[in-house]
Amino acid sequence: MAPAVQSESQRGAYRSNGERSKGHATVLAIATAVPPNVYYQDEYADFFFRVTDSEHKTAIKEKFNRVCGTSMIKKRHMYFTEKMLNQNKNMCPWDDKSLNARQDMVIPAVPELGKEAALKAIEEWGKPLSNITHLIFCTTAGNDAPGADFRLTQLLGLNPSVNRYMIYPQGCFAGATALRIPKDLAENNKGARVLIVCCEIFAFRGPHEDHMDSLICQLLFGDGAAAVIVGGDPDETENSLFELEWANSTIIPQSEEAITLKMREEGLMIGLSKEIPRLLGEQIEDILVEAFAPLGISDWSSLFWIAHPGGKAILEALEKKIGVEGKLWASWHVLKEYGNLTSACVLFAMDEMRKRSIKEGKATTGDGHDYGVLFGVGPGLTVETVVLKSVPLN
Ligand SMILES: CC(=O)CC(=O)SCCNC(=O)CCNC(=O)[C@H](O)C(C)(C)COP(=O)(O)OP(=O)(O)OC[C@H]1O[C@@H](n2cnc3c(N)ncnc32)[C@H](O)[C@@H]1OP(=O)(O)O
Repeated sequence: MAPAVQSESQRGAYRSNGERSKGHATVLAIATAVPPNVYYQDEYADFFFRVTDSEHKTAIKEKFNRVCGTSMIKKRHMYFTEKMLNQNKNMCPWDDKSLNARQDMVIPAVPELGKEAALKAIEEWGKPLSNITHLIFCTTAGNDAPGADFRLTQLLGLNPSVNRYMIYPQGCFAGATALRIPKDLAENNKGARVLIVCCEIFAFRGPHEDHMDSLICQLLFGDGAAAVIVGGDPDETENSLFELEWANSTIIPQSEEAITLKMREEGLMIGLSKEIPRLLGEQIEDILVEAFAPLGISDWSSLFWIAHPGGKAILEALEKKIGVEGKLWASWHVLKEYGNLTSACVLFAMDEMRKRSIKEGKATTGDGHDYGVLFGVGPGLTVETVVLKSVPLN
């Protein structure tokens, strides 16, 4: 006899009755997690060239060490330990076929790290797991099915009928995409509570003299996970941290080759143009005008800022181009303490923004300001913009 199919009510599937939320979707909790293994940037060149058996490449080691020193990164957490790399030596040359070894390690590790962040966010939110109606999982690592969203549902013990969305592998802008999608979901489905998890483990690979962009990536990226809960019309027991006012994605003209992520037998290969800071700087004013003109805002320093900490030159380009020196402190903090965390880093910066605003007695969760901007930047050049409204703290 065929097994009985559970009815939807037995599974507890979310069923919209067509009602929308009254206000904008809001962030109800944020949390982060990192692997325990830490590499300090001032010692990283020695480790990197030793573990990849590249000590003889003295010229690029000298340059790598120099850029480690100027990168404004102090340390990075990384999933891969020296022992793991020694046991998987095909990950160490620049171009050995290593996709299988990489997938075998990363596919189980991504949802596990994501779970750590998710549990902390759920604890902050204070509601039962059964209230999660939607799950969005975002990662540039792994790429498999059933995916990290499926595995996380099991690891957390979420309702098997939770509405899942998987964002594979879109790179750094996707942390902001992972706010844009739940904004629509929560505003259009009253009672929806969306758990978002962005978890990243970067593709380690050795140096090659002809691929300096790949080498630069090896000193920029770190690993970590961030989880956020979004919903509309918070009840009296839920805390709103930021309202999601507006969200949009745009392509920067003539930028197709600026950032590329190509899945190869060697694992994920990144292409990084030196033009990224310039391309972004040229467009940023127009993007801000489009986002804030409807609110009557044109003074960019009256905003709180959560910009993608993709690298020091990106943050400097933004600061210079639009005159917001000193406003990007949350992004500089994430860059210094964790490096570039791909999709997770804007959410790490959002967490830092509300934490430091509380600690320093600011009037709002947004550094004392009412409105703020969150920028995700990634392949092509895609820029995701989220307009945030802060919440009063007193
Ligand atoms: C993956 C995603 O989806 C999204 C992403 O976030 S992708 C990553 C985005 N980040 C970037 O593109 C990094 C932007 N660049 C930077 O932040 C800075 O250039 C840096 C931290 C890498 C180095 O800063 P710096 O040491 O102060 O000076 P800078 O002169 O810029 O660079 C130092 C050297 O690195 C080289 N370099 C910098 N960027 C490079 C790149 N993309 N490709 C190749 N070489 C590069 C420079 O040519 C320079 O070489 P020389 O010393 O031989 O002249």
